[in-house]
Amino acid sequence: MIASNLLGYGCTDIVFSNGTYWRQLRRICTTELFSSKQVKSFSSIRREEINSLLKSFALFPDKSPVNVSATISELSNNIVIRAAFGGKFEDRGLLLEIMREVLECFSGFNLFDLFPSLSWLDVNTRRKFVRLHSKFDSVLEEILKEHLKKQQQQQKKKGDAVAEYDLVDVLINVKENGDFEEPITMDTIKSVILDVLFAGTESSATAITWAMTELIRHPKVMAKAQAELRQAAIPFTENSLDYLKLVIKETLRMHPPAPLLVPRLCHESCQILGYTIPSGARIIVNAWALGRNPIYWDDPDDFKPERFETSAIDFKGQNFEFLPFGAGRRICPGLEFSLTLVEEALAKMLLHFDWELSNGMKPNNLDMMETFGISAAKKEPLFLIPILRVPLPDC
Ligand code: HEM
Repeated sequence: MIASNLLGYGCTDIVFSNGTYWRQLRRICTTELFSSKQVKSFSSIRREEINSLLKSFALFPDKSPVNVSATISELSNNIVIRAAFGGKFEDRGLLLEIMREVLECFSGFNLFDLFPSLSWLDVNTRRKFVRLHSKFDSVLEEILKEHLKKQQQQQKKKGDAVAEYDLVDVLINVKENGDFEEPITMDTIKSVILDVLFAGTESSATAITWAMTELIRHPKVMAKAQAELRQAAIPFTENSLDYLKLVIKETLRMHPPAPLLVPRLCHESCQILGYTIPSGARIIVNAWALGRNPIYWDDPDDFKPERFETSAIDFKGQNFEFLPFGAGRRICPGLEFSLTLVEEALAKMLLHFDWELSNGMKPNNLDMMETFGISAAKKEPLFLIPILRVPLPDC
């Protein structure tokens, strides 16, 4: 795609690369960036950010509606940006603005992606992409320089490596010390960080917002989830989230944040439902449609978390009717990172607060439209009134 070529350092990121180079990046993802150990190391960032969000809800003037979509999006941005770049990041506002522009470029339909030989005709789009690329490249360049400086200073001071690693530190370390068939460059680090920012921020926020939307439309489900959490001992254990986990599964079935999987290439010509799919064709799997297909699901348009109570179907890529995180070698490497955030944020929002619609709005009148783009976020922002029920911990 033109956007991935011009904006994504010539497709050197994880999503758009392939072959040996992509395999190296995937290995780095599973063993370094999103390993269970690394995800655990971000737990204090997650806790701090979620607690400060809860505090802001509690301080909201009585009976005023909060823009849940916007605050959750900010929560997810803060966590991913802190995990990627460390605590202090002054250009956050500028980066978020550039990210919004880049996402728009990836979301639109570009005729020249279908007719690449004519792409030279599309001068305006190319000019816009090149300008945008140079804007975020200078932000990332600055971040890398600061990290390199910090690492050198720490090494001089302590004689060993940096104590607390953010994702940029991890990538610099891997680049310096790894043994690779294909070179990992500074541009690789920038493009991987772009993937983390784009794949990692909106997707988790979208899942949390859809879950809250479905819960407010289904008060009995909301009450059951809250009862489970309010009876549980704190800190939560695995069992205290049993019903919430079903709610999250059902949300991801009906509203997969990434409705279309990463494009695949057909290796061998084959027949599907009487159509010939030629070798070399680009295949796009529609995870949204699979999750709503009446062949696989009873009442597919109804929100019923209980359907998963007695079912072994899971989203780990083994059940092809339920692929919110994809499947196979391209399955989402951020699955554990995002699930821990989605579970913890929802659990605490439901434990501490009751939620009401504003202005006498009825649950059935909520707008359920999705945005048009690579992520299927809720189109209209969700406004809810938080009512504090269980006191917040001293954060
Ligand atoms: C609820 C949250 C998330 C959902 C629903 C989600 C979903 C997906 C899906 C469907 C894919 C394509 C998989 C395929 O084609 O088989 C994907 C790929 C990817 N995701 Fe996620 N994702 C989420 C969160 C994250 C997070 C938090 C990160 C990183 C911080 C992340 C990083 C990536 C990357 C790098 C890829 C590309 C993998 C590759 O091409 O090898 N995702 N994700």
